[in-house]
Amino acid sequence: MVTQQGSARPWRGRAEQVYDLTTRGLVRDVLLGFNATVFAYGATGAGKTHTMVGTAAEPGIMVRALNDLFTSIAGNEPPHQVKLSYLELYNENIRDLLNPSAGFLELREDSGPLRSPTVSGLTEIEATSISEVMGLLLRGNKERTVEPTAANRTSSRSHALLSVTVTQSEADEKRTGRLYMLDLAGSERASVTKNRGKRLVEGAHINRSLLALGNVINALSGAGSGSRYVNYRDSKLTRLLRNALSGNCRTVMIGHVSPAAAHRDETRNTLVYASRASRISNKVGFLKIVSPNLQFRFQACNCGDNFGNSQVEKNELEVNWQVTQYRDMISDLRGEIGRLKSKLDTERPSSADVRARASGTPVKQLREQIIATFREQMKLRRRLMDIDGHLMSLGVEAERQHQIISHWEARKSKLYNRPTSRPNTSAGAENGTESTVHEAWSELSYIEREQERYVALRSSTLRELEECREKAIGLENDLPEQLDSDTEREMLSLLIRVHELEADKVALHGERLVESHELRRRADMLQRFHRQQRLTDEIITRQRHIIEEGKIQLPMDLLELYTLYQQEIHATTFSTDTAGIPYSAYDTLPPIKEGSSSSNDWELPRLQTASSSYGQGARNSRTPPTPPPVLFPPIHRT
Ligand SMILES: Nc1ncnc2c1ncn2[C@@H]1O[C@H](COP(=O)(O)OP(=O)(O)OP(=O)(O)O)[C@@H](O)[C@H]1O
Repeated sequence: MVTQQGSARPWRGRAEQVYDLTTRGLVRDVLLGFNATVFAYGATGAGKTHTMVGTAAEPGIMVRALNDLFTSIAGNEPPHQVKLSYLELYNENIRDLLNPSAGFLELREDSGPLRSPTVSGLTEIEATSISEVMGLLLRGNKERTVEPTAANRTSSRSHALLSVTVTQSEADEKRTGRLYMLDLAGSERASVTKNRGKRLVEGAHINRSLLALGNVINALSGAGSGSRYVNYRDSKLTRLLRNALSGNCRTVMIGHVSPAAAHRDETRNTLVYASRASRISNKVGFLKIVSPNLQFRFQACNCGDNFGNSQVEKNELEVNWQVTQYRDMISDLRGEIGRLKSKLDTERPSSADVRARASGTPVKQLREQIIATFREQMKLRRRLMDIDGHLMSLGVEAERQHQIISHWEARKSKLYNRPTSRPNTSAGAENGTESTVHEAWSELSYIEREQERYVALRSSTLRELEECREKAIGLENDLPEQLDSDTEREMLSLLIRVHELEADKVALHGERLVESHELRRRADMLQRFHRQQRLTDEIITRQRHIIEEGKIQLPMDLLELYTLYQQEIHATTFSTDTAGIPYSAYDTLPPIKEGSSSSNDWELPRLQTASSSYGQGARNSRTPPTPPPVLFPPIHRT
């Protein structure tokens, strides 16, 4: 949403309205285990700090969100754990606002697939009450770097990030949600701020990091015709916001604009970025409980996944799901085996006694009945597994449709203020987006109907399975009256064996599934490495081209690295990867010539061009007589 400073309408109640429209929903989501971010964006003096922090009379989003959070969790059992950290990014340095004496802190990325940013040494304080948390917030705000400029008497010279982590642990489930609230420093023009010296340097840092943020927003939103490569590394701000912008997070950007004519350019910029940001679609994780004994966390990937990982995550999810199902089935079978074994161990009447009571049911028939019941149980278990799998896919698909709908709502500035009714289908779709949303709604109703049908099918299958189990137990209980103890023992042993074989079969299925998934994963990974390798080659080749053109002298260690790289390339040129895929990325590389060391060590080996060929000798007097090793693919000059 975009807020406007200087409107003629009264301010009273506006802060609450802004909070309701942007952040109240996020707090609810965080309690459900989502991650969420709200950040204020806009030119200096446009009112970002006012929105995020506010005043005592009119508290901002940070205060309201914390208040809301504590009100929601009050008296909950088991109690939630709330932790708070607060940092500022000043001149590309991170300072702990809750422990400023700690000096500048380092920003790292964890090794997980999301490469989540972590600030080492950042204080995280556990707060148990709203007053405690407000005390911390106040303490942090006092530490923020604020200076007067010509544009704003209380201009924030840093970006401030408040992070609240809420964890609720139940018996076998831990649910953690994180809310990031960010007050960005404002973009500024020196002519407006009239900044000099230190202020000017601050302004340059602020602008540079906001520019990096703008570039990331552009890349993520798909604006422009360039590649969709997203460069987070240009500033610490974008590295910090990496997950908020592209990961598993619900994110709200509040654009701030001023109606003054002097701010026309900034206003336009803010609106452009806000509009682009609204096109970014994140992947949102959610917790879903499918059956009381089976809980799993998975990622619902929406239509706008930025990194093409949605299929990988979906596969991961499906495999995990099936493996869990197999494990459940094996543990059921093992339970049965245990029960049958204990029955086998209990004392039985002697053969003579039993023979006297023996009824007319032939042993063969009894055995067949027991085995048939067992087979029926296995069939029902498998059916149950299929139903659960289908329900899971329906859940994922429903989430995808929900994403399409909320994306549409967000674009209509209705984020978290969901309409009470679905779009009017009779009015017809006005444009492509609306027709997509109508489709999403109708898809969703179909999914809901399917879910209902499958839930009913699941209950009836469960009932059948229970009846079948009771029948099997009844047959087993009848055994002593029907058979002599030796025959009964033999029968029980047979049943145990059948159960064991079935458990082994299920375990084998599970192993095969995991193995084939692992092979697929490795093949995907190799393909990704190849893509990365091609990019790296391209980058190095272009850089070498610049170095060569500028006759830049290279340090020895870099030359050594080039040689190492060459050897690596040479080794891989003649091999295939473990999945049997040839390293086609290197097919274009020429073979390495013997005796390639150059007397002019400072100079780079010449790059191959379309007009020259490998091994053709010197191009100028400084080039060694034997051609140096060519490390990289030839440059195709345009
Ligand atoms: N909605 C509002 N109601 C009343 N005063 C406001 C409002 N918005 C902004 N102001 C006032 O305008 C001035 C500038 O606002 P603020 O400091 O929040 O801007 P900013 O965007 O954070 O600027 P900077 O990027 O320089 O930190 C402050 O004195 C603030 O109190």
